[in-house]
Amino acid sequence: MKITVIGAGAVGATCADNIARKELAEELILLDIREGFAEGKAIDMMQTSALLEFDTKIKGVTNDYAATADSEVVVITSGLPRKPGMTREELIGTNAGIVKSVTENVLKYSPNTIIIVVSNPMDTMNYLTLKTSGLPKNRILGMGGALDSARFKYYLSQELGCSPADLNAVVIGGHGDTTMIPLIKHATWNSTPVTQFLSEEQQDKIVKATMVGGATLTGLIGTSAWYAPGAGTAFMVEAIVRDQKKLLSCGVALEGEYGQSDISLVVPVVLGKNGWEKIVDYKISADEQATFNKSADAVRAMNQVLVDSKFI
Ligand SMILES: NC(=O)C1=CN([C@@H]2O[C@H](COP(=O)(O)OP(=O)(O)OC[C@H]3O[C@@H](n4cnc5c(N)ncnc54)[C@H](O)[C@@H]3O)[C@@H](O)[C@H]2O)C=CC1
Ligand SMILES: O=C([O-])CC(=O)C(=O)O
Repeated sequence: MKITVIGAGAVGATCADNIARKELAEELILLDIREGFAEGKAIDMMQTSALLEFDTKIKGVTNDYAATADSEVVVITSGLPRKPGMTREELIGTNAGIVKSVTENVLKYSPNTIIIVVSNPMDTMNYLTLKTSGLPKNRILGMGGALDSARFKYYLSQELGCSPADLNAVVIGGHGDTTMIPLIKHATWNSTPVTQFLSEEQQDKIVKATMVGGATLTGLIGTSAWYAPGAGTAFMVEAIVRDQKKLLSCGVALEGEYGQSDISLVVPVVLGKNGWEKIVDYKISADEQATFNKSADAVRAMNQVLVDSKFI
């Protein structure tokens, strides 16, 4: 198994670190445009292998796509992160060019790979990859729901005083401060609806905190988060390479599912060796569907920027 992570920055390196610790691949390529940067991070990580006891061989390269040849999964994290006060959407101008050229280079050497897009604004970057790569739709996934659902579980666990591992809670919609939809009415604490234990006020607080989870961390840290994003991405990689058939929300192409078409949005999917294998219909309520449609409108407006700027 060979996996490539593009972008050796905060998220890419953390994702690579998680992949190595879990030994998800024999060979892991870390690629960055910055001279020597990925090489350095790869050597640093390899020097943990004697301590952490993993056998994955990590190799860092500077823009050498030949080294990524025949990767089964490629994670794209290259691009600018936001600064405090910015939205993810403000990154579109710079990151669209980066994601498009990276995807073209990746496909020259791994034409049948599975791509996981992390770069922001994720929903639109994933749509760009869908429109330009020519890969089957099941082989293109956006990372957002894995992270946002983990954050949702964190905030729920804080309020409930419980283990996040005992929670089932899912975020769908877009991966944006206003487009995320934490499905609190569907969330359970070991099969019992969390709404039985939380006031309306508490529920509202948890939903709002989840939606701005990334912005809150960006304000605290000065750049966006990486531990949970890196772990969330590696979680998706694991489900794919181990063919786990895990049900988790990911950014995928919708063709009528959840009432939307010609768009990438975050919905529950089954993940396995073929990428996303099935979209699961959660039978959301009319109110939830109306919110989902609003998120779709906002994401579609961003996707239009790709058309107007001739990226697609
Ligand atoms: N989807 C999600 O849930 C999340 C998305 N993100 C996004 O992931 C991206 C990366 O974030 P960080 O790792 O924190 O940023 P970072 O600045 O630490 O790392 C980005 C790396 O990309 C590299 N890069 C830039 N252009 C490149 C190119 N053409 N080819 C190869 N490498 C290139 C840079 O040299 C840098 O090392 C950002 O767009 C951020 O907004 C971050 C967290 C969560
Ligand atoms: O907040 C950001 O810009 C990075 C990101 O997508 C997240 O951490 O959710």
